[in-house]
Amino acid sequence: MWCRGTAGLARGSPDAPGLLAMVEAFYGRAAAMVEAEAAAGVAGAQWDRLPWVRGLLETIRRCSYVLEVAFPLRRDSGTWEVVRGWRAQHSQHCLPCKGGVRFSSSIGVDEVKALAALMTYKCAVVDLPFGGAMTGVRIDPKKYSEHELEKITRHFTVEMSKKGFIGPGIDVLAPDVSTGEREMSWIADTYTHTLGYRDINAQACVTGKPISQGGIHGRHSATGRGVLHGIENYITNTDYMDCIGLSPGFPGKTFVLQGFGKVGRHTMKYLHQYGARCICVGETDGAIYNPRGIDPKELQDYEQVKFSSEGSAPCCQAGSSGVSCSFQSHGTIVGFPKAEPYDGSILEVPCDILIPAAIEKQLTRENAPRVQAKIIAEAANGPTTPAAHEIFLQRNILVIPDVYVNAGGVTVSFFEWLKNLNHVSYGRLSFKYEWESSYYLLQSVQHSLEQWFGKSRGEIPIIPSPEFQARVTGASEKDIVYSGLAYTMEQSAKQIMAMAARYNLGLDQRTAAYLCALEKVLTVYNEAGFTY
Ligand SMILES: NC(=O)C1=CN([C@@H]2O[C@H](COP(=O)(O)OP(=O)(O)OC[C@H]3O[C@@H](n4cnc5c(N)ncnc54)[C@H](O)[C@@H]3O)[C@@H](O)[C@H]2O)C=CC1
Ligand SMILES: O=C(O)CCC(=O)C(=O)O
Repeated sequence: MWCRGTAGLARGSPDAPGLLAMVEAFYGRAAAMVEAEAAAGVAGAQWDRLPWVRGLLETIRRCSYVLEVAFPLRRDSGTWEVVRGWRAQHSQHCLPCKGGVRFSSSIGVDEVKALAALMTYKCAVVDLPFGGAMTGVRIDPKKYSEHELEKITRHFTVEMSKKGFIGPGIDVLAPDVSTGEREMSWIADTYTHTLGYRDINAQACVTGKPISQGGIHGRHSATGRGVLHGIENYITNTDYMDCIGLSPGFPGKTFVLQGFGKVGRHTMKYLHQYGARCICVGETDGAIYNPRGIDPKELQDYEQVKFSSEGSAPCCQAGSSGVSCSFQSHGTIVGFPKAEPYDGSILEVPCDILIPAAIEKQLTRENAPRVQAKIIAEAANGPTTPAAHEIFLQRNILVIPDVYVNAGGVTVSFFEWLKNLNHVSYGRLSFKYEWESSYYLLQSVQHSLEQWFGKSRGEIPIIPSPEFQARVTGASEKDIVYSGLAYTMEQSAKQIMAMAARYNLGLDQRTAAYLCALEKVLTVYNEAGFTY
């Protein structure tokens, strides 16, 4: 296997691109390769396919629709302000569109468009029948009470409904930074009681809901679990590990985590369970370090205890809605007694695996030369700039790209959406039947053996192994979800690796993943047609 990736993605460009420019640069590289292949393929063709392919590639690159919303909010204090937000539907090659809802004071229309484009490519990478979308509401959620956040969320939902930017067959929302089950519950409730009132599938307008609102077991932890499988598919691959000089497998590997939010904490939990050791965690208000390892459960307990003993987190108290908040960004990891405070840049701490799980543009031209990890797993969306991407390729660092490794969240969102459309939870119709079938199978094996060998020494016992016993008697919706997720991540890893081999891309898994996405979206347009 050829190890080093090809360079040239961001040569000469300053490394302060916006997120949109970043995503377009990554897309542009893959598109140029597809174009070259298409051009090569036209020799002898009856008509020139190159303009057609170029037209398609440009269509795919651009964001199809953006809704900008501005509405007034009466604060608890009696003052008024205007809240702004956007919903972008990047691609409608498949419907519905799918993507998260982010509350952030630094979000703007271009970030929303970029995140929506990433969703298109991500859904294609993991074979989900969705176009990409994203919502950004420009607020700092820490500065609003729960009541104010509820008003903002419900008002925004109504605005999106009026304009066709939410609905089970049009556009399906989900949690992202600073939103969780609570907000998804408000969205579902608002939609089902307004525009979706006559639609039996209305609940499917949003995923990441609490179970009582049609949510699915395992969505909470899905992105983190997907990150685990994403890394697992590479770290157990001896070719890739030989390339970067790392022994295969998780046990004994060290990792550093940036962002202890919904994605980060579950990623930490699973990597720890699989034998890796977290030595450093960084948050907005500080970082902690312990070379012997930080226990994820102890850290979470500490953060929550500290959080509730301070008791000053208005937007995170279980409030009037009765729904507990799923993001605890008002807690802190700082002061965790089983680790030291860490003052340096956590992204530069020596480790085997670095996991940015916070926000975009954390790994840049400036710090990439000092990163000391062998693997970077992009749990966050867009954490690596094009210049940093290139530096990592040159330094033989394996980057497992966002459009693949953090796709566990949207994959389980897909399962939730299907559950809502089916109006029945996974396994409800089949668990008992399967359990009984397994029981009869064991019984018939026993009878056959007894008939063949006779019963002179008594009945031949058939003893189910503990794993078999657990599987047939203890199966749950979560088991089905987890197995579907693991399968999805495995299949997509194989596709990306095969694409990397086909284009001789070495460690450049991002370009390989974009190529996978592009090929699939192109096929949809090729077969459906793309213009009138
Ligand atoms: N929630 C989901 O299902 C998915 C989320 N993602 C991406 O994962 C990332 C994290 O999302 P969530 O965990 O959902 O958000 P979250 O809001 O639950 O957690 C983000 C955490 O990162 C911390 N943070 C922010 N800036 C930081 C910085 N500069 N340094 C250290 N920590 C920082 C925040 O304090 C917060 O604790 C985002 O990029 C998001 O787009 C990707 C796929 C799915
Ligand atoms: O579950 C979803 O639809 C979106 C999850 C998400 O925010 C993402 O994949 O970036």
